[in-house]
Order: sequence, then structure tokens, then C-alpha cells
Amino acid sequence: MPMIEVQYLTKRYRDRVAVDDLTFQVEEGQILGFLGPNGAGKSTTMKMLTGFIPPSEGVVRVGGYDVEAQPLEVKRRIGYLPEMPPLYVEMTVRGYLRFVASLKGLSGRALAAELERVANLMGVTHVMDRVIQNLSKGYKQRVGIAQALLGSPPVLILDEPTEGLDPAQRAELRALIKGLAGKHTVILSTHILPEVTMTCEKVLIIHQGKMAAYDDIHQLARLHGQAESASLEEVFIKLTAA
Ligand SMILES: Nc1ncnc2c1ncn2[C@@H]1O[C@H](COP(=O)(O)OP(=O)(O)OP(=O)(O)O)[C@@H](O)[C@H]1O
Repeated sequence: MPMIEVQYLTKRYRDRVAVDDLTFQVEEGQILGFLGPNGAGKSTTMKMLTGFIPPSEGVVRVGGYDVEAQPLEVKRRIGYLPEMPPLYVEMTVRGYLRFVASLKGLSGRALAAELERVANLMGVTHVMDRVIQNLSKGYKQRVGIAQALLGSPPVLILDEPTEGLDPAQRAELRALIKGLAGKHTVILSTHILPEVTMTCEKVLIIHQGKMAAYDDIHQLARLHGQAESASLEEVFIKLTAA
């Protein structure tokens, strides 16, 4: 059974179709790169996968649970980094992460250990007692990713996780995400194409809400590129030009 199953997923905002009949699945332990130009519908799709907004049509199942019928079962299994992380900016990093960890059911020693683990992983140990609103953009992003990783959920939905990070942290995060493969199922949206080439085996490209490509990263170049060596960038530009 695939870890994430999406069938006929559609979202309409009044007369605008933001996501148009998407069907795809992500196998357990796989990292799916999710690409599309600005406004293609990536964030809208991710919000529906996590139960943040309801679909107009279609079905999403995570770990076999239906997002609409069993939202708590789904949320329990997903770590979500939205495009705009819901940080409580007046809290300290420690206070905020502790709060999120308690929402995820952690307490006592397990909570303290988990806080330390994700803080180390994201390199925020030295800012734990600072107020979030005073942090730089990159550090806010690190805190956003840290909250998604708390409790080590089997599924991670990451909406442009490397946005705002410096090159060193971006490389670290890439390695971290790659290291999650096998144990975690990940959907990673990004505008940085080499990031996908380096991290993902499978790629979904959407354009104007519709699926433009959904393939193994090597197949993609073969099917849509001029040559087998076509870069993901060439394929992306070709598929999203219209
Ligand atoms: N709440 C909303 N009400 C009306 N239209 C919306 C709403 N949210 C998104 N849209 C529209 O839906 C479409 C898809 O937006 P979405 O944010 O999902 O794109 P995206 O692929 O994530 O873009 P980006 O790469 O710029 O973040 C856009 O045309 C957007 O204007």
C-alpha cells in the first residue's frame, strides 16, 4: 500500500481552478520532488494533503487513512512545513518547540530529548532562548523545519524548506532530507531544481493546476528532454512553457 495516495484531487476557488484532477501516489520511504512555476498549485495541493483545507473533489489517503474522514489519524502521521510556518513569534524558540511537542503528545524526558534532537539537527541550539520574531529569516525557517521534524513523523510535507536558508544550511538540509529516505516518506516542493536532482528519485511537475509530468527523475529526461542527458531545468522549462 502506498503511504500517500491522491486521487482526482481538485481545488476550486470560486471560478479559479487552482488544482485540477491530480492523481499520484508516494510509496513508503520515497522522496517525491514537487515542482511547478509560481501559482501552479503546489501549496494548495500540500494544504489539502495535510487536511489544512478541504478539496473540492477527490480523495487523499495517508497511511491508509482518509484525510477528510480521519483527519486526526492523518495529522498524527504528518510533519508539515507550510509555506508560511505558523510560528508564534512572541514565544522563544524553546517555548514554541516545547508547545508543538506537547501538542504531538510528548511530555517529560521524552519531550526534552526530542527537543534537543531536533534543535541539534537544525542547528538552533544556540538560539533556543531567543524570541522568534527577533531571529533572521533563515533561523525562523530552521525553527519551522524543526517543528515539522518533532516526534519523527513517518510522513513529511515540506513546502519550500530551503527558502531563506544560506548555502551551507541548504546543503545540510538537503543531506538531512536525503537521509530521511527509507524511514520517512517525503514530499518536497522547491524552486531550486538541482535540489530535486540531488534529493529525489521521483518528480511530479504541475502547471496551471494540472499534472505536466510524473516520473522517475531519469525517465523524465529521456521522455521529455532533447537528449537523455537533458537537465531537469530543460525539461521543466519545456513542460511549463505554455
Ligand atoms: N485562498 C485563495 N483564494 C483564491 N485563490 C487562491 C487562494 N489560494 C491560492 N489561490 C490561487 O490558486 C493558485 C495556486 O496557488 P498556490 O499558492 O497553490 O501556487 P504555488 O504553486 O504554491 O505557487 P508559488 O510557487 O508561487 O508558491 C494561484 O492562482 C493562486 O492565486
